[in-house]
Amino acid sequence: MRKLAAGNWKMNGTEADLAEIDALMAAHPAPHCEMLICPPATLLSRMAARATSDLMVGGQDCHPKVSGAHTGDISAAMLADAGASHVILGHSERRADHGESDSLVRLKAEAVHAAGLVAIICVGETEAQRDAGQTLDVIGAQLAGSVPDGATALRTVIAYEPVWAIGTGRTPTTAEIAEVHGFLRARLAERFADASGFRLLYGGSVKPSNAAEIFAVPNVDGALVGGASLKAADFGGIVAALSAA
Ligand SMILES: O=C(CO)COP(=O)(O)O
Repeated sequence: MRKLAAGNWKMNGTEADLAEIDALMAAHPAPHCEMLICPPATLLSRMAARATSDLMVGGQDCHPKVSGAHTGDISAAMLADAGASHVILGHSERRADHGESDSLVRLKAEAVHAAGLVAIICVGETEAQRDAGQTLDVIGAQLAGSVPDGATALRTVIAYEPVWAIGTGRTPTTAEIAEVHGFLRARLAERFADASGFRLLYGGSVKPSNAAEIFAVPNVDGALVGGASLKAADFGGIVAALSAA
């Protein structure tokens, strides 16, 4: 399985920031991993014009319906039309800011699959849940509720993003990441014959300085990177670590 370095630009980036993509591609013309950047929707088609077999472009969310009277929303079919191959779903910021439930995330994932795209479904516990010893229960419930029955390894990526590690500079220990990723693999195996082929990404304060250590953890097939995906030098360092893993 080729590993995946995915960047989530969140609500960051304008035309000028496309220079970072040009710098990234110049520095890493033939990486041994796949690269994906999920910019804000306003940059999607401009970034898709730079896509290659090594650099893919994705959306950060979509509406579960194909089209209709949903002001401000974007469908998976529209993201595909703009050049996206992937869509991030159920990010903890969407779950918190927009009250997204597991069942809504599941509907969105079905829409992404129907549009022929790959769904990157995010799960992760809060700090209070980890402190209460509920991490695996929370993640198991999110996985069961958010991943549709029709999911396949080709069309579905799972991202483990502990909420308390996002944008904080804090990360779980490698043993804690290994425990969750092993659990995710085992739970997927209970439902999907091709569970071993699902890519499992770790996300939350991944940087060039900690990437190699995280990528050495069993069942970590890449990263979902926020802040460090905005600068070519930082994301390039993570791509280099993943290429060497
Ligand atoms: O939320 C994330 C990616 O989706 C992680 O964000 P940071 O890499 O900035 O911690």
